[in-house]
Amino acid sequence: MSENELQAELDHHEHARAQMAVMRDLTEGIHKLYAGDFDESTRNLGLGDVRSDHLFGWAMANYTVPRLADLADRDIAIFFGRIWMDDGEDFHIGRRHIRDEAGDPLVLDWRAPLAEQYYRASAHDRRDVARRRRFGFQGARITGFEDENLLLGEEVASDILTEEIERPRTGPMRDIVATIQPEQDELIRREAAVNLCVQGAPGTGKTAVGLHRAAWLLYNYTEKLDKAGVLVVGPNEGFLSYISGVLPTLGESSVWQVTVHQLTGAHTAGAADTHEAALVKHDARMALVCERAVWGHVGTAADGGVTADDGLLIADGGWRWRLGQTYLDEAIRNARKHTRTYTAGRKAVEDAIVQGARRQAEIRSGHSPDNKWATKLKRTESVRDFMEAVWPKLNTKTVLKKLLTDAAFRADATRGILTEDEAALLAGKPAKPTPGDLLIADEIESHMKLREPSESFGHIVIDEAQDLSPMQCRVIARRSGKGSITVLGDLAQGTTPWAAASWTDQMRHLGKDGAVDTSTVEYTELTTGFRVPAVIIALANRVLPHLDVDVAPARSIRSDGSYDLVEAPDLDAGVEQAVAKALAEEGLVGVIAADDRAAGLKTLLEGTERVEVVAASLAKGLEYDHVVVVEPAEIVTAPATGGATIEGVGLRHLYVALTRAVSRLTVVHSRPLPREMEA
Ligand SMILES: Nc1ncnc2c1ncn2[C@@H]1O[C@H](COP(=O)(O)OP(=O)(O)OP(=O)(O)O)[C@@H](O)[C@H]1O
Repeated sequence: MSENELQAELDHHEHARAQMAVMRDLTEGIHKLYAGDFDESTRNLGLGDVRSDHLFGWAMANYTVPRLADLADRDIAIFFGRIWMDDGEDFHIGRRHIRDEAGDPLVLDWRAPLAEQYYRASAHDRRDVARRRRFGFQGARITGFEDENLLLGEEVASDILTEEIERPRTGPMRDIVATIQPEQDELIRREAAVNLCVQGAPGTGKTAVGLHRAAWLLYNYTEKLDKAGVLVVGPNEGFLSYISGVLPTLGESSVWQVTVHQLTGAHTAGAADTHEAALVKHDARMALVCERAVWGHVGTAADGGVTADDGLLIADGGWRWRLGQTYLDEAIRNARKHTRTYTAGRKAVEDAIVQGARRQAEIRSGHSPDNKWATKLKRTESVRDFMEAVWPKLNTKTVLKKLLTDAAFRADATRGILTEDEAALLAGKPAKPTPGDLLIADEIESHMKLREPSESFGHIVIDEAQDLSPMQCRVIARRSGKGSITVLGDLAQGTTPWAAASWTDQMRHLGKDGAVDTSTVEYTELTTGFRVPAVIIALANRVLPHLDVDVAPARSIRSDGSYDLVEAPDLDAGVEQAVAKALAEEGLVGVIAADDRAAGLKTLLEGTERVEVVAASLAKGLEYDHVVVVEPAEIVTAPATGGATIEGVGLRHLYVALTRAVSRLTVVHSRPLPREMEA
């Protein structure tokens, strides 16, 4: 790396930064002119010819506000790579597209098709790339670069990649855009229609891949996804806040990030489920129960008091119309067959009744009655009574209430699907629904009426998907309009009572009722670990064979790192010592303990900067430079918060805890270590 070359790159970086400022000023100008006075609450755009069109102002606000955020001058280098093509052209690759005054690109957006070559080219498969340059940087400052001359067959082990991976974690998750690896890039850039299911050992970059895929899709399928939106579903709010900064730095601030609880409103539930009740409410069979609870209300013409002799008599002023039993049964059958929701089916039967009466009226009077007549006809007593008997008016609340409080109704809805004991566990108070009740309500609602298009998404990224129950999978699948999904997880880290044992089963639940076309699923396994150093992953991998899952162990690309096993008769003192030692180094320290003990340790370590205490059941997805795992034997046997334990779950919590460390791990114990940790 010559000084001159580096200086030229620094100059280019400055130039690009200055041009970004010009682009920002231009956008700000547009914003002020057209959208500046746009007030979301009053829809008042102020005066002036162009501004008087509030839709235009709204569109400009939609365009300029995210673009301004995107062009903000952050403490991040503007480009991180460069490629020289065989035809002599060369491109800098960065986070944003930046052009000069003539409109020529100074920096290509990493999501642009050409940037694929930067990530994928190798000495074996050059993809027209002659040379690749990777830049090292500190914040917004370029510090150096390394070159690979692919024409000469060079492939260098990148120190810059190593540095980036080993960089201390100081806060929330960062993007990996500068160092995306080829196998990750292939997943990130799969076309929008593909449903992906990625199994990956801890730290193999699943979350990173999912978030970068969301950003890539939004950039490349703007028209489709800007409107339909992208949803990211994560396991808990702590995890969401940990990942919340990644998409904005990638230029996307519009992605909705939620937990599955937030989708159903379960995070505000008024009561809790017992472990046994939760098991039933999350079970796939509940979908059948809900279906029957709704559609079981549909009867036959005979239920509406109609006989073959009498038919349904409808008084219409001086006239009387008569609809036969066969006609009505046919109408009910057709509505059941051709409509997707209960509400639409009810309307179809009503319409058929009107249609039948209208035909008779036309024959008698020679002209067709109008819509007012039709509305009146639906309100006649005989039609109302008939409808109430064969297709009563319902809403989600009433069905849920019956299921929770009406033992006879519950027995009918669950017969042959649940055992009597299981059915009894559904009994509850509708005024204080539990999280499980809200899952059921969501399922019932899907039978009642179609979702608003604004409630479904063009793409959904689901992280830690192994932990979702069949009923939760269905909740998420229902939010997928005609879009696709990216499913990420690790069967070995499944810790809920309903954790998936196989991805094909889980994808079946996520493909409920054809909402997601699971025949197009591509299954992949990631095994290269970027988080946990090899020595630490080797320790965690001792536990893996005891977890009763068929997954490949991670192999780390990191040769740094270390771990200590510290026996401490006084655990609290042992933890304090381990934390003090850990704080001598840079970065964040995570103390992970069985849920009950974590509460006490929080008090013990309160106010200690750079230290977070995490319950073992909530550690999933997080990472710390130094992790202190406290009393593994206790993590293995302790009940998790909420009492939702399953056989062997403690060992999985231990596996999760042991795989959170980026550099160093200290295991503090007073009891013997679990035998599963032995070599
Ligand atoms: N290509 C990469 N370059 C640099 N860092 C990377 C790369 N891929 C992943 N990482 C980093 O490795 C760490 C682990 O990644 P991530 O959290 O996405 O893994 P995961 O598979 O979701 O892990 P877990 O199963 O434990 O939740 C993160 O800090 C991430 O930024």
